[in-house]
Amino acid sequence: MTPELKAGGLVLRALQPEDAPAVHRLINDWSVVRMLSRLPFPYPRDLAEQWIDSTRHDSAQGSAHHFAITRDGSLLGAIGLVLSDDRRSGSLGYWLAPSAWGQGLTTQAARRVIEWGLTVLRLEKITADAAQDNAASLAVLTKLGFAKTGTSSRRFVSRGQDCPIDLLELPRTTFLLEAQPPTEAPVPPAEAVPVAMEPPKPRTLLVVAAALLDAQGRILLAKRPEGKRLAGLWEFPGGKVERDETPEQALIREMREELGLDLTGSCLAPFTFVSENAGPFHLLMPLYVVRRWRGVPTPREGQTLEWVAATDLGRYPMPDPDLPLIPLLQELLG
Ligand SMILES: Nc1nc2c([nH]c(=O)n2[C@H]2C[C@H](O)[C@@H](COP(=O)(O)OP(=O)(O)OP(=O)(O)O)O2)c(=O)[nH]1
Repeated sequence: MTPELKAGGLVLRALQPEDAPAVHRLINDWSVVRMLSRLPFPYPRDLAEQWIDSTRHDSAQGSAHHFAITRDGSLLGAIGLVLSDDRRSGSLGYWLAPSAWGQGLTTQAARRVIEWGLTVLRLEKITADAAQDNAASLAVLTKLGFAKTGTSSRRFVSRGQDCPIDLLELPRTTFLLEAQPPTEAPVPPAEAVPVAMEPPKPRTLLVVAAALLDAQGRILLAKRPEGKRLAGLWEFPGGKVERDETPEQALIREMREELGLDLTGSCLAPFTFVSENAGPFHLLMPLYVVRRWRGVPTPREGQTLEWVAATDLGRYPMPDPDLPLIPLLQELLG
C-alpha cells in the first residue's frame, strides 16, 4: 500500500477518488500537459477519474506508488514511482501546478519519495526522463543527484509530435552516500581536527539498541516516524549515546524516553554489535538482549511498535546495517 509521507510542509498521500476534480483542473493546463507525454489536451475529466482508479489498483498490487502532493490539505500536484517487473528499480514521474512552481516543492517531494523507494522498498536505482525542453524538470533531477545516461525520443500526445528526451538515473549508493548527516551527530572537538587538509574521514556514531524479548520470544521493533532520517524503516529501539554517558546509561535513558520503560536493575546482556558504513557516518551499534523491564512499551516519539517473531524479521524493511543482526537473532531464538 502507498503510505503517507511528509516532506517539509508537504504531505504526500495516496490519491483518492475525491481528488478527481482538482486533478482535472490542475492538469488541464497547457503548461503542465505539454510536459507529460501520454496526456491529450484538452484533458478530459473522465481521464482524471480513470487515472486515479489505476493508481489505486497499482498501489494494491505494489507495482507503482503514486502520491498526491498536498499542502494544508490542498492538492498541488502528483508524484509517483512505477516499479520494474523485478521490483528492483523505479521510474520517477511528477507534475506540479504552475501556481506552486518556483518554491522548490518538486525537489522536496521527490527527495522524500526517492528516499522512501531506496530504503523501504529497497530499490537499487531510480530512473527518470524529461523532454529536453523541460529545463525545470532537468534542473530538479540534477539537483537530486540524477546523472544523464542517454537520450531518446518519445511521442508527446498533447504536442502531436515526437520530442527528444534525456534519460537519467540515480543509483541507490549515490543517493544514500550524499544524504546529510543527522543534525545531532557528535562533532569532533576543535583540537582533534587535523591541521593538514586531508579529506574528512567518516565519523563514527555510537548508537545503543535493544532487542526487547517478550515471554513468547518475540522482538519489539519500532518503525521510524515521518520527519526522521530513514523514516518508514523498522529498527531496534535505542538511540545515540550522549557524550557523558556509558552505553548502558544511554540504553536506560532511551528506553524511558522512547517507550516509557524502566530498565534500571534489569539485566542488559550484550549480544553483538554492528560496525558498518551507514552513508553519512559510520555506525557502531552494540545490541543488548533484554528480557525484563518495568512498564508496558508505549510509543512516545511517534513510532509504531510491533512484537515480531524472529522468523518474520525479514518481512520488515530495516536499515542496511541491521540486516546481519536478523540471522543472529533467529539463531538465538530458533
Ligand atoms: N535505534 C536504532 N538506530 C538505528 C538502528 N539501525 C540504524 O541504522 N540506526 C541508526 C538510525 C539513526 O541514524 C541512528 C540512531 O539515532 P537516533 O534514533 O537517536 O536518532 P535519530 O537519527 O532518530 O534522530 P534524532 O532523534 O537525533 O533526531 O542509528 C537500529 O536498529 N536502532
